[in-house]
Amino acid sequence: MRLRFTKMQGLGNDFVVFDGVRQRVDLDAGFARLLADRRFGIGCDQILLVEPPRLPETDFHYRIFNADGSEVEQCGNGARCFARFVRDQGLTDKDEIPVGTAAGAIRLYLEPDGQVRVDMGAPAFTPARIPFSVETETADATYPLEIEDRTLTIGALSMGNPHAVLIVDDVESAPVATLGPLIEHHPDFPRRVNAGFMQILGPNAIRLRVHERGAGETLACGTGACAAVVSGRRRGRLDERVRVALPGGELVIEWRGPGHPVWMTGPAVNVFEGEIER
Ligand SMILES: N[C@@H](CCC[C@H](N)C(=O)O)C(=O)O
Repeated sequence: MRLRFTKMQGLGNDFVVFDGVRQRVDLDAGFARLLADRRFGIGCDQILLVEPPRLPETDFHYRIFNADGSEVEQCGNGARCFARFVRDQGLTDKDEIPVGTAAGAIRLYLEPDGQVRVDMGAPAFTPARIPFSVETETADATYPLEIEDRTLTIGALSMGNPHAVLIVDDVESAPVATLGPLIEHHPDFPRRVNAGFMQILGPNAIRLRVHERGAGETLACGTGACAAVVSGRRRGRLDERVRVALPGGELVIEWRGPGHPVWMTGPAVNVFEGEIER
């Protein structure tokens, strides 16, 4: 069977997107790994699947698979591409699109300037919800994490998916390639974790690199950007509106504080369309 797909990217975090409303797409871990393979497949960090709605008052259901085949709860750059995809494919004519995910409902807004703004929902800090194996939540949501012979200080939270955020002096020289996988697989994170390395430039600007669970370091991570700003605010270091410079470009993240949703604004780009044999 031939499946139609669209290759998309948000700040260089790249996706293979399928319309699972008008065609049947049987996506399992093995097929996801093949699609993501940059030599034997199409190549991408994540595969996104648009499906009919499952939650009340949503128009679509959004499924996400990492390059390693694992199905996950949330993807921020993917959410912006999802909005562009359903509009460009004629699946909706709305500018405000309510979408269900495994982590709950989010709302996507197509802006007149071509950017996409997303209400990512409120972050969660309860360790069991991240999930993170510590007994009690701390006041600023930071925790010591033992890695080999070092004790790191991480901010831990969920943006629907799990994140650990470290503050570094210089993001360029941060040991993302070596420390990222060790944090991802740390036994205190039973479902693994995305690891963000944040350099704070001032109260309204950060630089960020993210080692993503199931994908390695990507050029940008939308939920990672949200998590970094939330963690920076919980530590008293950032204001409400922050520009996040990632290797692939810039996002604007806004968060008023606990109980409020995180807003993410950035681009979503079509790269090409094609067909692949399943
Ligand atoms: N690239 C994404 C996050 C994708 C999922 C993540 N790797 C996970 O396993 O939770 C983003 O833009 O948020």
